[in-house]
Amino acid sequence: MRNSVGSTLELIGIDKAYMRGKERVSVLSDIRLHVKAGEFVTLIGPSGSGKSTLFRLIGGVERPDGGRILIDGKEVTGQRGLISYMPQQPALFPWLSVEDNISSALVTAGTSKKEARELAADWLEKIHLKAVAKEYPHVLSGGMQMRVSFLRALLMKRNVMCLDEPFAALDALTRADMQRWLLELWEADRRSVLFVTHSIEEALMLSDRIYVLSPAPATVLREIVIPFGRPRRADVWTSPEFVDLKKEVLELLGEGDAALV
Ligand SMILES: Nc1ncnc2c1ncn2[C@@H]1O[C@H](COP(=O)(O)OP(=O)(O)OP(=O)(O)O)[C@@H](O)[C@H]1O
Repeated sequence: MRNSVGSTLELIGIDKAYMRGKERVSVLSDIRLHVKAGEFVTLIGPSGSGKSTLFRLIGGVERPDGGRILIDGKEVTGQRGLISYMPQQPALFPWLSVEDNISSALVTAGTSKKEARELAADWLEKIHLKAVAKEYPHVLSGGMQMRVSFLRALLMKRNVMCLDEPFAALDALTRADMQRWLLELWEADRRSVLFVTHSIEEALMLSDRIYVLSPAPATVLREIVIPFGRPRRADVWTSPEFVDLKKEVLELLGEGDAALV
């Protein structure tokens, strides 16, 4: 058994609809999925299929119309503060320096201010951002902001992390660097992760399992177990299995023909 500080997350029969004018529009329909302790699970689905909605439900910001959310077997539907969440745009406090952004996350997680300052300095050194510790977030590049934002989510010390397309705004090279960096940090302490991306390659590179969602109202079309070992080799994308899995997901998303062009 590998070491893990993660919790299990289970979504059982989640339904959610919104009113659009007078019409009730179903966004999520009977979603059933789980993340085991220390597992990296990715949701992939068409734009507007309700992935961000699902995160708001898991975070307790909204309640589902039906179904239950369990963490470590205990019902937590509608409860806040149990997961750490990293949104699509880096969520940093613009009025705090980089080191204060990090130490405030630690203080929120219960660390004393003095210890938080020391730990923040250690972490910034580890992620090669010591040089910008005293700067304010707007001075940082997109990739740097993303690293600080991810570190904040990690240091919140929740056992489930929900990451909503964290690399979508980055260029391809920075994105590949960030994926490697994320895997290294994650493999060191195995928090349970639920990750959203539009990139099939990213999903295959990072995950233990993938859930492919249908267009809204979203439902799980298929669960795919990723056969590549850990630590994951940077060149897995060259293997025939990778190409086959990519084709399978493309076909499920209705883009299979486009992939053959
Ligand atoms: N508060 C709300 N009120 C009404 N409709 C909403 C609300 N929140 C989301 N929706 C609708 O629910 C659907 C799913 O939205 P959501 O943002 O969850 O999708 P998504 O899969 O995260 O999209 P993307 O991949 O483009 O980020 C959309 O049609 C959206 O308009």
